[in-house]
Amino acid sequence: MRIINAQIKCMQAIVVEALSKSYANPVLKNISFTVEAGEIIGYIGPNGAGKSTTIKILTGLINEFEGKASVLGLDVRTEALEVKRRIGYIPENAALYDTLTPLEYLEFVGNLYSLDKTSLNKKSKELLNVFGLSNHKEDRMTTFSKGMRQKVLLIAGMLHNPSILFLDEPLSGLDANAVILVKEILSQLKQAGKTIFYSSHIMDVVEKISDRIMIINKGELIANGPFTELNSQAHSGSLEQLFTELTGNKEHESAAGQFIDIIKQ
Ligand SMILES: Nc1ncnc2c1ncn2[C@@H]1O[C@H](COP(=O)(O)OP(=O)(O)OP(=O)(O)O)[C@@H](O)[C@H]1O
Repeated sequence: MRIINAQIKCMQAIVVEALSKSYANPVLKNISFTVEAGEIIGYIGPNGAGKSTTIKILTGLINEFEGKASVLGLDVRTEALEVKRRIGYIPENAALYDTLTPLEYLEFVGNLYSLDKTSLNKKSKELLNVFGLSNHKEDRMTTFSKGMRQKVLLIAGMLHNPSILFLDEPLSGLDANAVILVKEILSQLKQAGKTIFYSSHIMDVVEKISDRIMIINKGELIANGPFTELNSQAHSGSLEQLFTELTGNKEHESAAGQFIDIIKQ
């Protein structure tokens, strides 16, 4: 019985039960879902829907909330440090220590994960090379473009080869080649059995890489299923159309017209 329970625990990489979070107003309203080990989840929703808040709770960065959440069988409220050790988190536009060089920053991050110093330096150089940053590995990051910083964040989040990855708009500022590279990395990580929880507004990428889509709107989970399943229920065509249909913003043309009329005043 114990073994069976342990196996069930291992199969479920993320378990969220009746999760609620409020600031001045409710942000997450009684959300429940599970993610199996090895799944890629596309977590999408309008601006302000509660995506980053969910990810911050699951990565142990926010510990005041109602309900329960566990990652890799660890309670994110009481075992946050262990959660942080086991996961990879790639935030959008995080504050990098940009007076450091990428090599120094990756050394700092690698040390937090207690990676071996000699292999860490080699690994960092090789990873920077894959992202085309070899010539900048010893430049101060104060001079870096948005995309260059995002590449360093991507490397830092995966440096310790975590079994589960949380990505919050990871393609922010990346050029088309880097986007294709990241998509390919995510597909190959999935083949290697990693679990990926991916939040983005770039619908075609979410549609292509996700095993399952979860849509959050005004703090509520309003859809949860494989894209083909959700799509056949809604008869929408693309994920972008499905998203628009379910999140209720159908009047883009008149809103654009209204915007232009106002700026003309
Ligand atoms: N620290 C905070 N204090 C007060 N309100 C907050 C805080 N963090 C988030 N919120 C509010 O919670 C709501 C959800 O924010 P969140 O960042 O989770 O949205 P999101 O879905 O990630 O949006 P986006 O797509 O714009 O990144 C927003 O109304 C936001 O203003």
